[in-house]
Amino acid sequence: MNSEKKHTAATIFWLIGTTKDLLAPLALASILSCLTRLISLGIYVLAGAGLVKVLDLQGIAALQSLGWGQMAGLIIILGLAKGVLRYLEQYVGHRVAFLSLARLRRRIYAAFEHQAPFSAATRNSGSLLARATSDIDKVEVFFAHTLPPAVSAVAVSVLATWATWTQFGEQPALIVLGAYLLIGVIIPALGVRALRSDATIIAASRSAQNQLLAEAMAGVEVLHGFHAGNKTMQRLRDSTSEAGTAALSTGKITALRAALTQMIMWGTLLALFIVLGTQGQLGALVILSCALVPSFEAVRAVDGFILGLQDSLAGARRLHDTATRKPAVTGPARPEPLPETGELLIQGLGISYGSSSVVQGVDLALHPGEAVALVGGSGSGKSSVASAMVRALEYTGTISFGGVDITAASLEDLRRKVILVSQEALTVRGTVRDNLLLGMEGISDGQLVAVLEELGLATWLAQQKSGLDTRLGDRGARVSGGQRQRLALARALIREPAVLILDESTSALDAATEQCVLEAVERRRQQGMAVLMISHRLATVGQAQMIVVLYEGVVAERGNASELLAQADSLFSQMAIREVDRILPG
Ligand SMILES: Nc1ncnc2c1ncn2[C@@H]1O[C@H](COP(=O)(O)OP(=O)(O)OP(=O)(O)O)[C@@H](O)[C@H]1O
Repeated sequence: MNSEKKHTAATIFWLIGTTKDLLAPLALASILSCLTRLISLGIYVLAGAGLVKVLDLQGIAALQSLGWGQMAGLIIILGLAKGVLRYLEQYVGHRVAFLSLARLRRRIYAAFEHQAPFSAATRNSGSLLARATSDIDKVEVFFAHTLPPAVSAVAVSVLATWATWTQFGEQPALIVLGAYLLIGVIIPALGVRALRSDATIIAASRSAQNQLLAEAMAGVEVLHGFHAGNKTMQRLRDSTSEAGTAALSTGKITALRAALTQMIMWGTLLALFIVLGTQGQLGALVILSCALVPSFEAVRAVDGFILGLQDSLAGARRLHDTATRKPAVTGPARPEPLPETGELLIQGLGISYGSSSVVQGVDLALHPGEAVALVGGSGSGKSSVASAMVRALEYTGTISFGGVDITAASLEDLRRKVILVSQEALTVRGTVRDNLLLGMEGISDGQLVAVLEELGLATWLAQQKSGLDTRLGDRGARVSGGQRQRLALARALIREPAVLILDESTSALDAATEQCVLEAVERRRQQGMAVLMISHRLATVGQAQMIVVLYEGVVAERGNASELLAQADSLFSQMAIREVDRILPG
């Protein structure tokens, strides 16, 4: 088996495994589909027998003995039964499909949750989600339109061949069997490889289009500002034209298959006419011709779903890859509880992205009620250290909290006690309250308002007619960058963490507002919260009891502000001089 086939087989087993308890209803849908098709066949055969009776030909003895009333009655009963069974088949089939899709969605979103923490590597997870959502919808074909039609195609063709053999002899049966094999097996196999590759191209280009559109929507101001709209549209057009070429190739193959199917259907009738007509079995010819219409219909469905299946499998393969990819960071099977408070100790911390090592041998201690600042040039590794402290990335060395290695604790426990507030200040679609609580319970509106007031948002909140019920809009579009940062900080403060990491999380604030925010943080520090401040602005970190200066991923200096400023050639002094120079040039 080549690797592509192995991949497809693994995907199918995974799909079935994900939804294994739905296999019983899926089997029921298949049985119902079979029965519906067989009843159709029965109705057409009865209609054919009626025609034979009118034309006074020799047909099937058992049917010819039926009176007109009996025939009409049987057709009505079968018609009603078909209606009921078809309803049930559709109901069960789609129920299975939608339940499977709901389950798949949960699996995929859970996989994203583990694989997309707040690390820089996965900032594009929004468009990943859009892609996964459309892939999941495509998988519906696999459940609703694959197994039941395939089973009924086999059942109908076997039964019709057997009935032809027993009623009309070997030659017509072989002709009918040949037609079923051609229509149900040979034609659907034509061009499958090309169809699969077209489906992969189309799926990939749809996902690229989704991604492009999601990026363009998120950064529409930037694109307009840099007059990059045309370039983006061109990329979109290129991707569309690639998908168009693949769709055209799919169309050609589909058209060829449809033409061949028609030729075989009419050729079969002609062959039967020659065989049965020359034998004078015109009655048999009429009945067989009537029966072949619905049976061909059942077998032709194989061609239809094979086309949909290629597309569906291309989406499913990507979902399988996503769901089975190893999460960047996992919690232990038997987590050890972290104490409510304690020293956060980093020893010999090393961080690499791929083969590039960006942090080496960093030691840092953060005691309860202490504020430590981490400073350094852009790219010196500050955010990477912060990410390691909440296990958003893999690292070497050890980080412990209250004497417990954080890798021994559950991610949930760690991230409840150590909270990272980053510059990006994520907001979700919803109200101010939704954004602050993010599912947290037991916090009153009064507490929320008090924190917002502390962070200088009292006036803004008073201006909002709906107060805490004010909606923030998509990506917090209705609030400023500084307000968004303060909402993100409020979200952290109401959780009363033991350690708060502020990674440039006041960067969008003016000096007065930043001071107000830092005072709120300082009040909590005095009550025992440890604070790690990461900032380029030295004024922000000047109050810290300890300043750690990172240079190219290693600790270059440590001490308090006055100690570091006392050394004229320290990196910190140079940073301070540059900051003053910016204010007082020359
Ligand atoms: N996801 C990533 N993949 C690859 N390299 C990364 C990734 N994130 C960061 N880096 C690299 O790691 C180094 C340290 O980045 P980091 O964001 O930790 O620095 P920083 O000191 O916080 O920078 P800044 O002050 O600009 O935010 C940089 O060289 C950066 O390019």
